Amino acid sequence: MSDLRPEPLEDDVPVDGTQVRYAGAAQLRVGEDQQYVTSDENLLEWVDPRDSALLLERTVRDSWRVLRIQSEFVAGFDALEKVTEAVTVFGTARSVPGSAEYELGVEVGRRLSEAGFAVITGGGPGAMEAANKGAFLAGGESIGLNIELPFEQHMNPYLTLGMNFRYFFVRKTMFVKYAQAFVCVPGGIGTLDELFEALTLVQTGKVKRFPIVLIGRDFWSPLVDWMRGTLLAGEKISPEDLELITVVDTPQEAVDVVIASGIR
Ligand SMILES: CC(C)=CCNc1ncnc2c1ncn2[C@@H]1O[C@H](COP(=O)(O)O)[C@@H](O)[C@H]1O
Repeated sequence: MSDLRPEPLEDDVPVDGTQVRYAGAAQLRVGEDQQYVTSDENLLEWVDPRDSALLLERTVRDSWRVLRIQSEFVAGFDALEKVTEAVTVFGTARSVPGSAEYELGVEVGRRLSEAGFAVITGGGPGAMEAANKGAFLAGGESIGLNIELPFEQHMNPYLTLGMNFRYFFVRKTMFVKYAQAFVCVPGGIGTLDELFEALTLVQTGKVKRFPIVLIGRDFWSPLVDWMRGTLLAGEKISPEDLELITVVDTPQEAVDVVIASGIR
């Protein structure tokens, strides 16, 4: 547990096997034996349309769900509208404090902050916490956009602004809308998802002048080589698509690429 983590509120302390869950802005208690179903899971669950009772229930529930989704967009837009120049940092949720990977994240956050960028992350542990920590300790704006997950998940403590989202797609909109660049440190499926979403948005011209920088040649080069050797060679992408990504080795190089891209 981090030295900066605030003392848990009384409500955060599990009582009699219950724990506090955060569902968007709401808090609720669930017992250890109760399975927690996230809003994303509810939304995406398939319902057999041949079962008319279930279909009716789903239609009604989905209608109300739209309002909740809408409110999540409103809350996000309201909270983030004053964010100035920002870079979103993605990376593994699994690196532990003290590891080289974690320290890389801290350095990324610090350098971006010193260059005048707000740092936005997924608000969780690992590389997200690291990047927030770097920005926070450098005195910069440090934003965490956390997501409701089926297991207990706290926002990391190094945030000047933290939000909880129920829906992945709402949160991802915020990552792109309020940042001018993406920086990725090594990560897993979540990081790759965010990277390829950004690439798709830039490739299709939905966002313009949006540098995407990957830090760690050893980690990322095999992926880029595969994209060149298989995707490009197989005519699944164009040569200029590969130019959307820049691979570097150090946090400072990443900051330099972002600045040199002319987004300011
Ligand atoms: C210990 C653990 C697995 C916690 C997961 N807790 C998380 N909290 C917030 N965002 C997350 C979490 N897991 C994945 N993500 C999203 O996916 C990316 C990391 O996923 P991964 O570890 O590379 O695949 C992050 O940039 C973040 O936006």
